[in-house]
Amino acid sequence: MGAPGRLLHAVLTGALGSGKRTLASRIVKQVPLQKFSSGDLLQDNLLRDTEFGVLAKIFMDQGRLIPDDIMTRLTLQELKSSPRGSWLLSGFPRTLRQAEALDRVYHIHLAMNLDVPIEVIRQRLSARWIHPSSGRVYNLEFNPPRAVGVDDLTGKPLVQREDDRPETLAKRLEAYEDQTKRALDYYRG
Ligand SMILES: Nc1nc2c(ncn2[C@@H]2O[C@H](COP(=O)(O)OP(=O)(O)O)[C@@H](O)[C@H]2O)c(=O)[nH]1
Ligand SMILES: Nc1ncnc2c1ncn2[C@@H]1O[C@H](COP(=O)(O)OP(=O)(O)O)[C@@H](O)[C@H]1O
Repeated sequence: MGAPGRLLHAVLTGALGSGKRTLASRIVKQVPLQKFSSGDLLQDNLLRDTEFGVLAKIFMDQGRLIPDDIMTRLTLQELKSSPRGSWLLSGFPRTLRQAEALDRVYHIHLAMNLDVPIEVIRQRLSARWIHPSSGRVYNLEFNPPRAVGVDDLTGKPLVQREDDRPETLAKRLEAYEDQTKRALDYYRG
């Protein structure tokens, strides 16, 4: 859909906590792309208590991926509403089926993957704090908030995500090993 010189459709993959959202936020400060993050999209639905959010929470609390058909529908709906047309998508696709579904609708010009060792991920997630309503991400060591425990822009409290707890984390890492790597192989191909 469109020539690469005018439109850019890029995806950013990588394990949970590899830094997709942090990097995406930095890229869009310099490149005129609209940023979409599957995690932020879900978080927004959770906060607004939408039907989708209620359903998604069941899977997220167990450290499981949201079923492909639901996640794909939600993401494509968001992309369609993108006023710029050029976008950077992080956290989607996360499975081979999601990658194939995205490909049926859009030509992807660029796929980037963040390859971060598991031990580093564990360390990062234990220090990750977020501002739930905006999705802004902090880390106590790497990019701490200006004032302890509060968001830089709104001054509202930061929280740690429930699914960053070690028990849920182990399951999410399994899902990554099982499924997300296949999406990566798809783009390598
Ligand atoms: N040390 C370090 N921490 C990072 C880096 N990028 C992101 N982080 C931190 O790692 C955690 C996970 O990053 P996030 O962007 O939420 O990852 P995502 O789950 O892949 O979207 C957050 O606490 C970030 O602040 C990096 O390059 N170095
Ligand atoms: N593309 C996706 N497909 C299925 N589930 C997803 C997808 N993106 C996010 N999720 C769900 O949302 C949870 C949180 O995702 P996210 O906020 O991106 O955090 P992280 O990158 O730390 O896993 C995942 O554990 C999963 O349950």
